[in-house]
Amino acid sequence: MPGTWLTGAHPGTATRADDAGRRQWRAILLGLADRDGSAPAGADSLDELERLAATDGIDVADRMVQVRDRPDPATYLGSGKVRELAERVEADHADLVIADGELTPAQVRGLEDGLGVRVVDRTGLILDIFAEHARSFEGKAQVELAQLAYELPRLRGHGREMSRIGGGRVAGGAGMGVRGRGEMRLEIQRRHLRRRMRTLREQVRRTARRREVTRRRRARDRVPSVAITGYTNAGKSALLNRLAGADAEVADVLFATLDPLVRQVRTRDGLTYTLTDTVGFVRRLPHQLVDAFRSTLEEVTQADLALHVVDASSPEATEHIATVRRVLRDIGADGVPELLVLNKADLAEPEAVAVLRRLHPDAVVVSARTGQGLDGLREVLRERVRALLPSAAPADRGRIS
Ligand SMILES: Nc1nc2c(ncn2[C@@H]2O[C@H](COP(=O)(O)OP(=O)(O)OP(=O)(O)O)[C@@H](O)[C@H]2O)c(=O)[nH]1
Ligand SMILES: [Mg+2]
Repeated sequence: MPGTWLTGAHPGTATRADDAGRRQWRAILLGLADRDGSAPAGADSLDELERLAATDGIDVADRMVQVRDRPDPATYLGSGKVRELAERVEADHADLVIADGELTPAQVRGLEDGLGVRVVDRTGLILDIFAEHARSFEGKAQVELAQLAYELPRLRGHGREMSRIGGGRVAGGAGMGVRGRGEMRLEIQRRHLRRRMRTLREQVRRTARRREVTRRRRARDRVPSVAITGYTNAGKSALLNRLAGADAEVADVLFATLDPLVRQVRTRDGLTYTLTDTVGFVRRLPHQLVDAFRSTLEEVTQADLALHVVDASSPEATEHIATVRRVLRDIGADGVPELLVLNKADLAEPEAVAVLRRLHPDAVVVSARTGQGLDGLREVLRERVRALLPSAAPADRGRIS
C-alpha cells in the first residue's frame, strides 16, 4: 500500500515476505504500566495492541512491560531497560518494536539508536492499518492526511526518511559537516508535505460537502437517519447487512470499515429511514485520524439516532462502551439519542450479558450471526423512528423520491 512503512524494504535487513510479497515483520510489544498497577496494568491494552498488530499482518514474538511513572524523554525506557529490550530483540530475532503509548519523535530516534531495529508507536500502527483498508477516494485522502500530520514533526531531513517510518537509523545521516544542507532539505520536505496536506484537505472538504447536500435533502424529506456506531469489530457491518440486506464487508479484523455506507430500510408499516455504517473506534484513537476523519465521524453527529453496537462477548465490553461514548462526546455527537445494542449474544456468556443488561436496562440483545433478537430490534427501531416523525405522520411519510 502506498505510503505505508510495512511494505518498504528496509536496507541492510534480511527481508522475509509472505505470499503477497509483503514483508513479514516480527515484533516485540512494549507497554508502560503505572507504578500502582499491581495487576500488570496495560495488559488489556497490550492484548488489543497484539490484535492490531495481527490485523496488520505482524507476528508478535514477545512483550515487555516496564513499570514507570513517566517515560524517559529521550529513550522512553530507562537505559537498563533499553539494554534488556535490545537483548530480547536479538534473542527473538525481532525486527520491530511497537510501543503501546505515543512516542515523541525524539523517543523513536533514541530507541532505534539503542535497539538497532525499527520502532513504531500505537498511532503509527493504527495509521498503517487504516492505510491498508482505505478503499474510496475520500478514505484514501483522509488516511494520507492523517499520515502526513503524523510524519511532519518526525521528518529528519535525509531523503529516504520522508516516508516516516522509513525511519530510523538509515541513510548514513547527514554528517556533522553537512548540517546546513540537511536543514535546508528538511525545510523543503516540510513545505512539500504542507502543500500536499492542503490539497488533501480540500479534497476531503469537497466530498464532505457532497455528502452534506444529500443529507440535507433527506432531512428535508423527513427521512430519519440512524447511524451505526461502536467499537471496532463489534459487528456493526454484520448488523447493517442483517437489517438492511446490504453487503457491507464483514471481517474479523480491526477497522474493516472506513467508509460510511448508507442503506435505506423500510419498516413493516412502511416507514423509511437510512442506516449508515461507520468507522469503528478504539481506545486512544489517534487524534490525527480523528481530525482527518472528522467528516466521516460526523455522520453520527448528524444522525437522529445512534445505534451503538457492543460486542457483548468481549470481557472489555464496559470499557468499550465508555470509549465509544467518549469519542462521541469529543466529536460533538453526545446530543444524539443512543440505542445500545448488545451483539454477539450467541458467543457471550449468559452471565456477562445479564450484567451488561443490569447496567444498561434499555439495551437490546441480539446476534447478527444467528439472527437472535433481531425482530425485537427492528420493532424498537420502528418505534424510535416513528417517534422522530411529526405526530400523525402518514405511513408513507419519509419516502425517498
Ligand atoms: N459470533 C458472532 N460473531 C459476530 C456477530 N456479529 C459479527 N460477528 C463477527 O465479528 C467480526 C466483526 O464483524 P464486523 O461486522 O466486521 O464488525 P465491525 O463492527 O463492522 O468492525 P470494523 O468495521 O472493523 O470496525 C466478524 O468476524 C463477524 O463475523 C455475532 O452476532 N456473533
Ligand atoms: Mg465494519
